[in-house]
Amino acid sequence: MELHQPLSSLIVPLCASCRNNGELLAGPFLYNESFPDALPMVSSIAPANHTVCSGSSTLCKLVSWWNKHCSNGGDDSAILMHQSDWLLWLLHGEYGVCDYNNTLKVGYDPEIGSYPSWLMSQPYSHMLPSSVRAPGVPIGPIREEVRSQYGFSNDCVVCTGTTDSIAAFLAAGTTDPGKAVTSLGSTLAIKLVSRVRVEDARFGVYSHRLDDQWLVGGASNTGGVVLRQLFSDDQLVALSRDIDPSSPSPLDYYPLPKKGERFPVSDPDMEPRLEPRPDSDADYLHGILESMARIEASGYKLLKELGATPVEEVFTAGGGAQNEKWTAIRERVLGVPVRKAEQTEAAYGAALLALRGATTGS
Ligand SMILES: Nc1ncnc2c1ncn2[C@@H]1O[C@H](COP(=O)(O)OP(=O)(O)O)[C@@H](O)[C@H]1O
Ligand SMILES: O=C(CO)[C@H](O)[C@H](O)COP(=O)(O)O
Repeated sequence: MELHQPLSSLIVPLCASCRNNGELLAGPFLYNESFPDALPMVSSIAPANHTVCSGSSTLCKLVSWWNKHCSNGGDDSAILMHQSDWLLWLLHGEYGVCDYNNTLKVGYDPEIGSYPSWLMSQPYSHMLPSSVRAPGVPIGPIREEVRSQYGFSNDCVVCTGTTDSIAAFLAAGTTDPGKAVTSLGSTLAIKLVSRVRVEDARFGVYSHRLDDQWLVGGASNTGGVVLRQLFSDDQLVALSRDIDPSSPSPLDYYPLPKKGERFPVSDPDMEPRLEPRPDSDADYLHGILESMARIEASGYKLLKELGATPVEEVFTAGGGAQNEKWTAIRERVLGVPVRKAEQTEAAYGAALLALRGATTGS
């Protein structure tokens, strides 16, 4: 399979359905694609407000595909792969292996360590990854043909991965309850270390497990992809110089790249609001950055209202972390210290996971 469009991030939930020869049956389906046609069926089997009860959940993507292609007698050899499952499968060659972060949105329960019975009784349950492991544990040796083609060492092992915003969280290197990481990449994803697990699909809020911690949060469709539609990266740097972050912008937008929001409002029909546009581009950018900061602040406020440990400090990852003016705006709007993480790339966090898997073997 080739992907002809650049992936905005590492977390494109790729519901790639493969036969034994790895043939792609459908998709890929992207992280922000919504399949409301599957929502009534999914909501009828899952507990109220479960993470899968959102049109953009992996389970809705799977059910939508299943209804269209397999409802009159399924394809027993079809399986679901997340993006990282597929990439890792190319390296190790074993079907059905995944981690408990990627499987959260298809319904896996990381607290009890299994799929719930309401999911396993469905006709498509054979498509779910069958071996769900912790992130960063060894899966097995790299396939010999790949090893020799790229010159990896004989003892190279492939380890389970995670989602991209968790990888960004790991890169930031923070672990205490109340500490959070906002990833300002193509989208705006927040992850807060919480003593309490919180989940509410009405607002796109869910909790990922990381060892014995909960990473509570959600992902908004606002973020850098909207900025890229309007400004080049060089313009962002130049215009930001003219912004006074201590003075609140009166402009009130809801910056989205297209229709649809996931968090802190879950509404597949929400329209972007990017007008009125002032004459000054710097004022426009100021209004957009400030509006994104308000979305971020309402996200953290919502997590607290739902019972998560209140946020005390925010580290920033992703391309937006470079923007000091935006950091200052966010600090004013969030009301807690905000700073750039020492390592802002999700790939760094993924490498830490691999290191852990390779060195500890667990
Ligand atoms: N100076 C800047 N200020 C704000 N945002 C920026 C700046 N430079 C780049 N960006 C944004 O960062 C985003 C890229 O960040 P990145 O973490 O690479 O995203 P992703 O991996 O999710 O695609 C772009 O969408 C771009 O708009
Ligand atoms: O919007 C995204 C893609 O860039 C997020 O990274 C993604 O949806 C967040 O998912 P998760 O919290 O499960 O890592």
